[in-house]
Amino acid sequence: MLAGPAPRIVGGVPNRCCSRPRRPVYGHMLKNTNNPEGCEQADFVSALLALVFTLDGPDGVRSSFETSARFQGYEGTLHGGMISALLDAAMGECLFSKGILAVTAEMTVRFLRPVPLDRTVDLRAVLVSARHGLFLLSAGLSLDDRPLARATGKFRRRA
Ligand SMILES: CCCCCCCC(=O)SCCNC(=O)CCNC(=O)[C@H](O)C(C)(C)COP(=O)(O)OP(=O)(O)OC[C@H]1O[C@@H](n2cnc3c(N)ncnc32)[C@H](O)[C@@H]1OP(=O)(O)O
Repeated sequence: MLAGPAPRIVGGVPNRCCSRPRRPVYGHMLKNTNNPEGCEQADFVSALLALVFTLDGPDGVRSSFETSARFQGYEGTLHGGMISALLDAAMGECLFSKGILAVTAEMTVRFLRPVPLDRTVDLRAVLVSARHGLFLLSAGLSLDDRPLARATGKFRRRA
């Protein structure tokens, strides 16, 4: 079997909290016992999510996430806020992968099915359109190709 090119790991919030170079992986930004070189002021959410994104087609990114009980809402299922955070992060990361720094102006989430715990779910986002500094994206969370949640987001370029 021919091996294709290795997927390129993308993104990470552009590092504005210190002078260290931008890191490709969210969790690497925060200073802790595993990462003594990290930054003390880095975003806690970024470290918490610990997502690694790769490019997915010309306009998308993808990642995976372990749905641990730490993020439980109702018993046995992932909290909706966590689902929203993942979808938002994916859309933000999709823009970062294109060198666009933007904030979420509006986001709609459709929670299609409960997201079970202790599973590895797939996370994807794609840029749908870009006009006058307003970016429309969509994102999805799925398990074994079964959609669990989807979102649309409008992002505004940061000044
Ligand atoms: C862990 C890693 C995560 C990575 C990704 C994380 C992304 C995030 O979660 S960011 C955090 C959450 N978001 C925020 O904090 C944003 C807070 N809000 C803001 O800063 C502002 O309201 C902001 C930037 C969205 C819009 O500000 P501003 O540009 O001044 O708004 P406004 O003057 O009302 O609108 C400017 C233009 O954008 C358009 N616009 C703004 N919002 C929308 C919208 N929701 N839909 C359509 N158009 C919009 C307006 O129509 C207007 O266009 P025009 O001037 O042509 O009429």
